[in-house]
This record gives sequence, structure tokens and C-alpha cells, in this order.
Amino acid sequence: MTLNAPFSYQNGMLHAEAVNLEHLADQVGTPCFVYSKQRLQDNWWAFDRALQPIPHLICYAVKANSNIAVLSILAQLGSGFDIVSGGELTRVLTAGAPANKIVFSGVGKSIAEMKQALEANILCFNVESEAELTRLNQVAGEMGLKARISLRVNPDVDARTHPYISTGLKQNKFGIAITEAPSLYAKAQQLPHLEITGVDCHIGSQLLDLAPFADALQRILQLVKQLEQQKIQLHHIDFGGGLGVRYREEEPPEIVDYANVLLEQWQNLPYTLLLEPGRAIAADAGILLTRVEFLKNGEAKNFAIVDAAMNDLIRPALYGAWQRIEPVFVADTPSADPLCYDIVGPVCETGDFLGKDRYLRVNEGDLLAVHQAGAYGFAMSSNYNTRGRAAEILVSGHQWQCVRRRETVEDLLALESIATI
Ligand SMILES: Cc1ncc(COP(=O)(O)O)c(C=O)c1O
Ligand SMILES: N[C@@H](CCCC[NH3+])C(=O)O
Repeated sequence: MTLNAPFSYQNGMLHAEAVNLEHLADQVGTPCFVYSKQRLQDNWWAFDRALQPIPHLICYAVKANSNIAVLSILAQLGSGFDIVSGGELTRVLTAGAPANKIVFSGVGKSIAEMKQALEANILCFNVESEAELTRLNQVAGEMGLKARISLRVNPDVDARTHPYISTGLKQNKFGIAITEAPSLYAKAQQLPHLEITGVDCHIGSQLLDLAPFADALQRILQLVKQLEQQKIQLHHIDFGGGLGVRYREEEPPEIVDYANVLLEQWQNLPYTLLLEPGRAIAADAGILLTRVEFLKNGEAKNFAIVDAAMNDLIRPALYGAWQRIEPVFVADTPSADPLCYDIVGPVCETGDFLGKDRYLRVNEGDLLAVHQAGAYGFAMSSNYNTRGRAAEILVSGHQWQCVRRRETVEDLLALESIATI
């Protein structure tokens, strides 16, 4: 028997982390998410290196994986952060990141969130509507402060990704139409409690093509020229995140090729380039470990019923996403042919599956690893069916540490009370 390295990737590279996953799963219990410190760092450095020729700030998209230990690893590298809520702001500051590297995206910022971010003195609000602009100006004024802003511009390019995670089209709720941006910038310039500092854009997630990026940047740079003519002073251009990763047979661009497409158009612009990558930094730095509870041979299908469910990893149920699932132990000389299974969880939904039609050699009690689970895994988990959320483990070399313990039922019930009315 050989133990698979915890992070053996599709490209055949074995990762340096060397923790025995069986021992870890025995001690922590399953399901649990396991993150590689080294891989997080390597991914962040790959962006940083690729953008070396120009002034830049990588603002990791916290929504992808907001564990405080993950954030603090990136903060120590000098990362900036893209947040979308007051909660994420608190996490990032708790992780020790400086507020002046934080940008705040999202279409529905509340007054309380605006106040929190103004008090913290974040780098920039990415404003997504005229109404938000008005509200932010008022809130900042009441606090006797000025809010630094970018307008998030919707360039109307088709990112050619899943419709739920495409954000740069006219019909999406995000951003301000590029055609309306010059007049809204002119308005922002008149508002006394705002300070224009940049332009922002994000066209979608899990992008596998460079063309939409190139297209969007071209449109943004045209807008920037127009704003220069309007004498609007910019300091940065925030080009969002969205670079895809390989889940199955996709061929996402390398980080360096993605950066080169941006650099080609950038030339010698006198601005700082901000990027907001999430998935490309966190996805392949994490796996979800789950144990087979039962094997069930139905009339039409075989099921491997595992102890992780859609509440732990919702991407398969929500987007029909495919993530690689494989046993942690692989026999050197397999004794039987693999069987075709649906890998399903205990949640009472037919949509509760982690994978369908997977050929596996498994037995009850076996440990499985779901790959590419470092991004939009735990961060999108829930307590559906009153299931406590999984533990999160960070591994570094031969060491591991529990960076979020498993939720107990007491944790879940603590917020509720028996009705007395
Ligand atoms: C505004 C914004 N920035 C950054 C991201 C991160 O995207 P990704 O994880 O695809 O890099 C997202 C998510 O799509 C987003 O909405
Ligand atoms: N949650 C999505 C990505 C959403 C990106 C956020 N704007 C996913 O798992 O693919």
C-alpha cells in the first residue's frame, strides 16, 4: 500500500507537504479541509513575480477561503485583500493585514459596513451603483471623512464561464455600465466626501480563456483615457480576479501568461495595477477529506455514501461542478476492478452529491480526498440538516495544525432560544 501525497496534482507534480492523511483524519475526524501553506504561498508568489515589471498589489479575494490562518499567511507575504462584507473586513484585520491594502467590493454595502470600513481607513471602496455613491458620500460626510473610491465598471464582455459566476455582462447585477461611467465619475468628482482613486472591473470567475481578459482591459484602458481627458486623477486600475483553475480537463492559462496579456496592454501607464485573484491562489492548496460510511448497490446505480455532503462542498450541487475524488490509499496491486459510483452525502436532497459516475476501488471506511477544495469549499459551507461545519487543518512540511475546529451541535444551538411568546 502506498499513501498518496496529500496534494498530488493533475500535472503529476507531487507536492512537498508530507503529512500522513490517515493519521490526521483519525485525530481530527472527517470531513475536514486540509490546506497547504506552501501551495498558498507559491500561488501568491507566482502572481507577484509575474507582475514584477509594473507597480502592483495583489488583493486576494477573501471570499474564496477566509480562514484567518490562510489570510495571515498571505498577509505576511505582503498581500492586499478584496473583501465583500464587514465580516470579511474583521477577518482580514484580525489576520494582521494593514487596512491600507484592502479594497471593498459588493453591490449591497450597508451603512454599518461603510462606517466600519471608513473607520478602518481602507484603501478603496469599489462602488457599484449611483445609489451607493450617494450613500457613501453621506456616510463619510457624517463621519467627517473622505472615502477613497473606484467605480466598478461593467465592460459588457462575455467571460464564457458558468452563468452563475459571470459578472461582466449587461444583464448582471454587478458594476456600472461602461457607457455611464464617465458621467458618474463626473458626479463623484462633485461629491465633497469622496476621493476618486481608481477604476475597477471584474468580469467573472473560473475564466479559462485569455481573450475576455484582454478585451475587458482594452475597454477599461479606453475609459481611463477618457477619464484623463476629464481631468480625473487615478492612482490605480483594479482588474479583479477570475483566473480559472484545472478541475478536470480544462486548460487554464498559466499565471504568467495571464499577467503577460495584461502587461502587453499596460505599457508604461502611471498607475498601480490591482488584481483580486481568489480561486487561482486557494483552490489547489486544499482538499476535502471524507470517509466512506456505506456502499450501497442500488438497482440503477452504486452509491458510495460519504460523511461529507453538499453543506460542506456545495459546488457540485450548485453548479454541477466536477472535482476530482480519489482514495487516499491506493493498493500497489489492486485486487478488483473499479466500480462506478455516485459519491453522495447524508443530506436529504437528491442534489446532495460530490461526484457522479466515478470509477473507484473503495471499501467502507476508506478515506477519500476531494481535490481543488481550497477555494469556495469551506467558505460556502452551511449548517443545512444541522450539520456542524468541518474542521480546517493547515499543513506545513511535516507539521499540521487545526486552524478551525469542527462545529459541535452546541455551537449551532447557542444562537437560538425556545419561544416564550
Ligand atoms: C469582485 C470580485 N473580485 C474577485 C473575485 C475572485 O474571483 P476568482 O476567485 O475567480 O479569482 C470575485 C469572484 O468572482 C469577485 O466577485
Ligand atoms: N463560488 C463560485 C465562484 C464565485 C465567485 C464569486 N464572485 C465557485 O465556486 O466557483
